[in-house]
Amino acid sequence: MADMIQIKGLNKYFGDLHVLKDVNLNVKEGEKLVIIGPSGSGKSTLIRCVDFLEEPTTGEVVIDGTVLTKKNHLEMARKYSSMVFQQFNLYPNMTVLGNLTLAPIKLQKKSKEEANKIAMAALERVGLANKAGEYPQNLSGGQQQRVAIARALCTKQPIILFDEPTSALDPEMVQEVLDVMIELAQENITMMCVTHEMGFARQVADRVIFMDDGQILEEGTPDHFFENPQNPRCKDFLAKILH
Ligand SMILES: Nc1ncnc2c1ncn2[C@@H]1O[C@H](COP(=O)(O)OP(=O)(O)OP(=O)(O)O)[C@@H](O)[C@H]1O
Repeated sequence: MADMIQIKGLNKYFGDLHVLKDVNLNVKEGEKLVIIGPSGSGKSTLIRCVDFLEEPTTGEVVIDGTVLTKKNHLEMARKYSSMVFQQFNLYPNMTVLGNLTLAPIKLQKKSKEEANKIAMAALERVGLANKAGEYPQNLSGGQQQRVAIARALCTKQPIILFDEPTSALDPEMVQEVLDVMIELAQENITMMCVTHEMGFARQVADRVIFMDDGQILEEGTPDHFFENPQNPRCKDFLAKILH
């Protein structure tokens, strides 16, 4: 499989704060990559650089062979990647259907009828077809996040970036969102997922990476990663999070 995402010598500063330190990472087409690590280690910043929500200070991100730039990033994101955020980011004054059809109509110039069809198919997939006419605030957190995932599906980009998609949810709603993600992982979508859900990582990831202090310190298949981590900081982190 070809590389869908190449991250080359990526550095990111916020002012004097050096948040990503020469990160190099390739993600293959269809690969499911899970990123773990302590708070503040740069995980979100890394995936936000993949769709240029954050601009690299130095280094580059290459998507399907094209370097992301200030000039092309909106068009590239439209074509290649969508992000599922911790806080759902749904428009509160629009119905679920309105939220889902927005990008297909506005950005992809689909007809309303076609966009509705795509949106209903996506809602079907996340088990929420009966909520199309609801407003987001009438849904549970878990349902809202499933809508956000359906929104990502509507635009049919080959990459989905997940930034702690279950961290804002009540515990009883976490699994319903993970189940949707597990289902999605059966497909050839390239997934980069920042999460603290280790069971999900074990079940779904082709590869897990551990970040700390802006660097990738450990990576491997879930078996290698969880059974035999080498990096002391990774070992400590896993010991804390798994016990
Ligand atoms: N827009 C910003 N401006 C200034 N500093 C930022 C900005 N975004 C992130 N940071 C800082 O960069 C560092 C890395 O943040 P990032 O959100 O990437 O970490 P993270 O590993 O995803 O953490 P968490 O698990 O808590 O979300 C933190 O110190 C954070 O405060």
